[in-house]
Amino acid sequence: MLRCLPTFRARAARAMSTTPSLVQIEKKDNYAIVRLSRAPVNSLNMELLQAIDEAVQSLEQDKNIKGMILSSTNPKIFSAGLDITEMYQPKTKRLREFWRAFQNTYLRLYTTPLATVAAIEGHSPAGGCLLAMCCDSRVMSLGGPLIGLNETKLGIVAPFWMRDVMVNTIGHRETEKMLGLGLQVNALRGKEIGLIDEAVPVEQVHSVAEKLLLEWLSIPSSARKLTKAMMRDETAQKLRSRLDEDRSNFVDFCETDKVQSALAGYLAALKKKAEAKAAK
Ligand SMILES: CCCCCCCC/C=C\C/C=C/C(=O)SCCNC(=O)CCNC(=O)[C@H](O)C(C)(C)COP(=O)(O)OP(=O)(O)OC[C@H]1O[C@@H](n2cnc3c(N)ncnc32)[C@H](O)[C@@H]1OP(=O)(O)O
Repeated sequence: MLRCLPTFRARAARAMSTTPSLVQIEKKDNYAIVRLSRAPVNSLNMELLQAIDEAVQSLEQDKNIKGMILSSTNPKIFSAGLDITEMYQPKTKRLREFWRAFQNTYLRLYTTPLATVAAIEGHSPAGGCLLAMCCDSRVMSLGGPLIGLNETKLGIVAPFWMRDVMVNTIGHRETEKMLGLGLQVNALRGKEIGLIDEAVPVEQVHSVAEKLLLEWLSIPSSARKLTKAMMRDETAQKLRSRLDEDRSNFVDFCETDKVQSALAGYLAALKKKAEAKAAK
């Protein structure tokens, strides 16, 4: 048995070195930094969504950990939102499972008793914006990066629960404009409308995120957690009571010719842009 151990360890080490982790977790004293790590742009496929859900769940179970900073290993991109290739020409079974993973990740992150801060150094459209809005606070870098729910521009419609989270964050009228027009804003504008709590130079994003997290963690823990639940459970419950219906709506909607041709057009435009960039 003892002689087997090095072989087992070597195999485990080899497996780790060949399977890059989709989410990196760095533990500090009483909190963790969770970095999305799916190259090139952290687009949220089913596996990344599941990895986020599992990461948050494992931190919730660690009695030393009270909070987390959600971030990205790519300083240019927080997350490009849902992986469009999951929705384009899909297999129905996988599509349902994919949406289930998105629902689960949202519910986990939005209602986690951990204190959460999003450290947004780079772009954060659509599903990326949702992840950020699920956190208790958001810090974003000044300059180029944009954040927002741009679904309408792709010819798709965000589900009611993404709308609800945005309404809870920036209010009804601003959501009506952001969502209807598919707007993305920079950090300064984000701060004006309450989408972003702190807009800072990119090199300060992490230190300010830590400062905000420590502020949440300075509140007596049970009071903080109960208040978070009081503020968020009703919104989460609305989806929990309609999980199957929401999944079916998504699958039916996604499989329409109209949505498929909108996604095809959008993917082609992304590809063209990437090719032009590579040719430079
Ligand atoms: C009745 C209602 C029922 C409910 C129905 C619900 C429907 C679902 C609705 C809403 C849920 C949420 C949806 C989403 O999240 S959709 C995704 C939206 N995301 C975007 O629009 C972002 C698209 N990407 C970009 O704008 C840029 O890529 C960027 C700013 C993130 C990064 O720019 P850059 O660094 O210049 O990189 P490239 O553009 O060159 O991209 C590199 C590479 O990555 C590919 N890619 C980019 N984004 C995605 C993506 N979201 N999914 C899949 N692939 C993506 C891109 O195509 C390039 O690929 P390559 O050519 O192979 O290198």
